[in-house]
Amino acid sequence: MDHFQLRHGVMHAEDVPLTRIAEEVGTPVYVYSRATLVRHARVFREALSGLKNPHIAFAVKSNPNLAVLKVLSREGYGADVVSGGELVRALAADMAPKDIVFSGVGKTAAELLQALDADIGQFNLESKEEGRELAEIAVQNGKIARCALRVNPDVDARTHEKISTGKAENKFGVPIDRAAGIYAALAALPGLDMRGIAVHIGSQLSSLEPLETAFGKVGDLIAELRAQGQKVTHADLGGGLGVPYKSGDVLPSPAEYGAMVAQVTKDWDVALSFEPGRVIAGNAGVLLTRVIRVKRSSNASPFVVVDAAMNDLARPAMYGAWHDIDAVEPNGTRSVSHIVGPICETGDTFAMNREMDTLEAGDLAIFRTAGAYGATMASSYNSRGFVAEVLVDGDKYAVVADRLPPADIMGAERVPDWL
Ligand SMILES: Cc1ncc(COP(=O)(O)O)c(C=O)c1O
Ligand SMILES: N[C@@H](CCCC[NH3+])C(=O)O
Repeated sequence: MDHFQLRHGVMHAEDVPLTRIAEEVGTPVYVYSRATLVRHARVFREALSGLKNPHIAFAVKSNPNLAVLKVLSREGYGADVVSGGELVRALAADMAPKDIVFSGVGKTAAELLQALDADIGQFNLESKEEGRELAEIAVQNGKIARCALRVNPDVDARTHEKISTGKAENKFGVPIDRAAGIYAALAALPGLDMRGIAVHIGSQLSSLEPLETAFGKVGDLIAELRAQGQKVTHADLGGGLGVPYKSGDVLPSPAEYGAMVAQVTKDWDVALSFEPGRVIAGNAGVLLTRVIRVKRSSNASPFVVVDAAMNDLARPAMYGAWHDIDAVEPNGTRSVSHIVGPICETGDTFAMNREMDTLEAGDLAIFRTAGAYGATMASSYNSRGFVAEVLVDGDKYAVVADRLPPADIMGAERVPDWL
């Protein structure tokens, strides 16, 4: 069920009209639905019910808002973090340290120590160099780091090239054909408890096949490691499940994903964990924007200039991504327009020649499927402020991230006294 729907001609988030949020909080603003987050969290968990005690770590990078994390921690979710900053957020949202896994190719020594001190559940090591460094830090501090080795299975995830992570030329993980040797070398180090394998081949996957291929390779590796006498008790299968961005898109369902995983892993005899991001948060949020003006300077489609820009929602500019755009109070007509932001870059374009609800100056509109990789990728480019975020729960809402005005951002800058 979609919690962003028209009621009496006005788009609502759950029971709250978006016109009210626009008036009271201003635009642009991200609006999240608690009910959708909870539903997605439960659907994903249910999809894995064929597995024994699966561990689910929400990919914090997809939506690190504290209130969003709190909703998920109350659903029993842990966190997949990729920086010290995300670790602090996961802990602040009451995610248990044992339920936190730390991924990423560039964890610094300070971050490794921070995570050791927090006693997190697992480090997903991305190289032998990182493993050696973590071992040293652990020994110096009298700790043992629970670790998985992230492998790069050289599988084409068939997604956008910038969010593919499992091809040999991508920077992530260690080549799977060298993994057994690296695993054995790291397992011999004091300070590390090598206990498993991690894999994540990319994001917004629209087919299960590449995942199945990658997981099959991980299964072979686990068997090989065990045959060599290594202990393998855990496997982290990452995230990556895609979501529909365009109405009518058909993607594999969490249930189909769960069934595939259950089938591929049935003989593994390991504790499985997962790192979903987009599939939980993507369709739980919209970006609410207001039309500044409509430029009709030629016979071509008009430019509808909205107050949201590529600094607020970077996906269309970065990946050419499509987001459905709907009027908040549709007037019943449709037309073809270009939807653009105010930033001085041609790339600040959300849609070209899009047939959609007709929008006029002052109208409100939403960019759908903006709950993941939306606010978190915002910047202050063109000295625009940071966008606000709101969480709706039934007929109430709360501002869960204040708008950060340009003056506050400038306030963090200093002109040296020698200038
Ligand atoms: C290591 C890791 N885990 C999980 C995720 C979450 O991916 P998604 O949002 O596609 O589920 C990502 C991002 O692609 C990632 O890099
Ligand atoms: N930022 C990307 C997803 C990156 C996933 C990172 N592991 C997007 O908006 O689609």
